[in-house]
Amino acid sequence: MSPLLAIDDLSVTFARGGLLSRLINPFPLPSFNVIDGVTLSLMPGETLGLVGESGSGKTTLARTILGLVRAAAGRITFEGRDVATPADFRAMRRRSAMMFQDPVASLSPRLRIGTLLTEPQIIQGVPMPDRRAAAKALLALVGLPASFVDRFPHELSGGQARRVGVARALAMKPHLLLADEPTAGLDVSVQGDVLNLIGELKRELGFAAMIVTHNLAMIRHVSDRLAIMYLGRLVETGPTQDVFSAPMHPYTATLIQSEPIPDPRRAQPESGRHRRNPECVSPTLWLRIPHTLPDRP
Ligand SMILES: Nc1ncnc2c1ncn2[C@@H]1O[C@H](COP(=O)(O)OP(=O)(O)OP(=O)(O)O)[C@@H](O)[C@H]1O
Repeated sequence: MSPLLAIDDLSVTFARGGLLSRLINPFPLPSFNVIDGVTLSLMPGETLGLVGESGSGKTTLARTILGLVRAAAGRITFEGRDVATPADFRAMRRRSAMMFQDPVASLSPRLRIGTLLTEPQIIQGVPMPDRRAAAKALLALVGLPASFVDRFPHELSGGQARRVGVARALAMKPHLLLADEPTAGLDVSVQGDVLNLIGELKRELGFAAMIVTHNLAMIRHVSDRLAIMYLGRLVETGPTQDVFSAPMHPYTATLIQSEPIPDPRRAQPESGRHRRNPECVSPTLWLRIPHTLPDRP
């Protein structure tokens, strides 16, 4: 079987400092590689967890796949076609969808949920009753009542907003879903609901998913394969259980050791003020990883 998505030696470079500082500074700071030679593939129907510290380049990689960020070097092919070709890029965009990190911020506040779910149909001139019916069907798909078509984004809870984010992403029946921190900021029980929903819909609709996250405890249970990023590089990929049981890279090993212990009887005591957010890896992790990394495997 050929991959749905193949990323080959991809690099992304950002300039340091804002536009103003670059305009007024006669000696601008050198640009830096946010993504550095990443090679990765995703098979149809597969779930890949993209994991790494904050700032390691996960979101940038997802945005680059969708053409929201320009690559400095490398090649991306989707369903066997190089997305550098405009027609193939448009085909990829029609078959890919992104769930953004902050679902409420990514939804236009002045539009009702029904309109937000059917924007592409509005552009295609689909009549209003059919659009409403399609929006209600999408809401049912993600377990929300039909009456939500008339709500505004600010009238949703965090979990409901995520569900609308899933519905919106699936409106175009994508072959690939890129989900950026789909559970960030949600209660643990709601996190489970959102992940189960994505899992069920994946089985039903057969799309592949790339889930960007810090949350190792969560991704362990939902991904087929893991890709670990560190400072813009992919340091390890492999089947999820293999990566957890026998990490090959010291950074991966350190990440796994820092995973929160889910059994409260085994949890280490923490003082109330500095209680760790289970959503994030430990901030002290940065201090424990070697600064000079061995070559990538
Ligand atoms: N538009 C931009 N211009 C300049 N630097 C940027 C830009 N976007 C991101 N960066 C920098 O690129 C690096 C990677 O950012 P990115 O958001 O991809 O990381 P991440 O791994 O997704 O982090 P997080 O988990 O916190 O979302 C960071 O150092 C960030 O400051």
